[in-house]
Amino acid sequence: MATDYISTRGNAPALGFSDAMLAGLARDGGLYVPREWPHFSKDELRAMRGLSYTEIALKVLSPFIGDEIAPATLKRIVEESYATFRHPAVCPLVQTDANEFILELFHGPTLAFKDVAMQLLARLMDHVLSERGERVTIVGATSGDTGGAAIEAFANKDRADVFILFPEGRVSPVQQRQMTTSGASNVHAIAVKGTFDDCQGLLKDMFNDHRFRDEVALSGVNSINWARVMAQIVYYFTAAASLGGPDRAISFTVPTGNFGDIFAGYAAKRMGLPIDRLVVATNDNDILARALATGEYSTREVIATTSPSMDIQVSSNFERLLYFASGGNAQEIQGYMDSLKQSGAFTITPETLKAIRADFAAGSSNMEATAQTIRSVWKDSGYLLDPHTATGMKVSRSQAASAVPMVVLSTAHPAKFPKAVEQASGVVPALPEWLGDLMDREETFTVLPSDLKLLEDYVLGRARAAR
Ligand SMILES: Cc1ncc(COP(=O)(O)O)c(C=O)c1O
Ligand SMILES: N[C@@H](CCOP(=O)(O)O)C(=O)O
Repeated sequence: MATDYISTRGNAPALGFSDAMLAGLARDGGLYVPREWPHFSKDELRAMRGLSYTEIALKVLSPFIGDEIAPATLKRIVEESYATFRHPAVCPLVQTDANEFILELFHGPTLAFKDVAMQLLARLMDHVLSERGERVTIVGATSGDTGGAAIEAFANKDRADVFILFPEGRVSPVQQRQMTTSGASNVHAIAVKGTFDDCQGLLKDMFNDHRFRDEVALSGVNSINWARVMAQIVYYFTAAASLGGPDRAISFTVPTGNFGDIFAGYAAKRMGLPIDRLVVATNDNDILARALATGEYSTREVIATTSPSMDIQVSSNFERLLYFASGGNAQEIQGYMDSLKQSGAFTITPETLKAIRADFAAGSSNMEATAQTIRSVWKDSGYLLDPHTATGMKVSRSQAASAVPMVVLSTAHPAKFPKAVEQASGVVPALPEWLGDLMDREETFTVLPSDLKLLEDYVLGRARAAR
């Protein structure tokens, strides 16, 4: 029997996989999490060695989905999703030092790790919606990469209208074009006058406005959606299988913003993967590193950096970690979230903090250190890092020495951030041939203030017109 999904705030109905996927945010404002973690024995993990990415994906995903999607259908969906990747290994590992590896997650259509989950999510949603004869309105918030990946995956799908909120002037020109040039009639890119936190706050407010939510059949593609996190768990298993797991522990450093990617690593650990350290790497927006050091989760003004996708203060999936670290105490989580809404801060209890520190370490890298890392890795290894991956690399290399292999997640291709990469290394990273004309394509987008009512009216008008 597959698990069902419960809300971190304990006040929403438990749902099966398909309903949780279509719901996005739980109706009590919480995030869906599996009630039970599937578990893989050492023998089952050993049997993953030598398997392809899609074969491991099927093993990892199936227990979360259960019998809601027929095995042959799931196999087809997984194979089609990863056939869009330009590398035969899908997410290959590259060795950069004796005990250091880079997990390249950027070989998908939009050159960021978001494609790994989004390609799958779009196909899973399309399948479930077709079976039910339903249609949804997807609203997404992005600091740059989720938006492009969602638009690429959902463009021209006839069961979804897609509205992507991005912070005006705070994404790279390549990221912006990936969102504004699709030409698809079911896609709407909206530049919001504000930060990513404003965009994500507006999105959550839309979910919490139940009248609006029901009227447009609102659904989400951010890592609010459990299925996004689920898909990201897979590459922790493929990396471990390549490096001799489970007979060798492995550590991971993850450039972190909304905490979805590293939470997927935590999930993999809960599922039996021997992970030694999970290292949270933040940029100048170092709220998570501060929270782990002090127990005070306290928001500050968002700083615009050279790794814009991580310019986040309100880190959505941290709520999922708090839930598990507190032993599933929904009341404690509701208290944290109330305090965050009222004062922009909360204090983690000593017990919960202790549980978090048992699995996680953290560090941050400022813009200068990140540029220096791009420069030195290029000079020493001839490997060109994007600024997000460089943030991870800098933090990883600042950790105490260990005999355990360290895998740094490479979350984006350097060509998405050419200015920062060129300034740091002197090298201009070229876009791949299939995106060669991106910067010449015609843009279509709307600029709106950070105002819930105006946004809801905009979405409602267009969603109605599409029906
Ligand atoms: C390139 C890149 N790196 C890292 C991150 C941080 O990932 P997460 O939000 O899952 O922590 C993001 C955005 O999410 C991103 O786009
Ligand atoms: N960095 C992200 C922010 C949203 O993250 P998500 O994983 O919750 O979708 C982005 O690039 O948009």
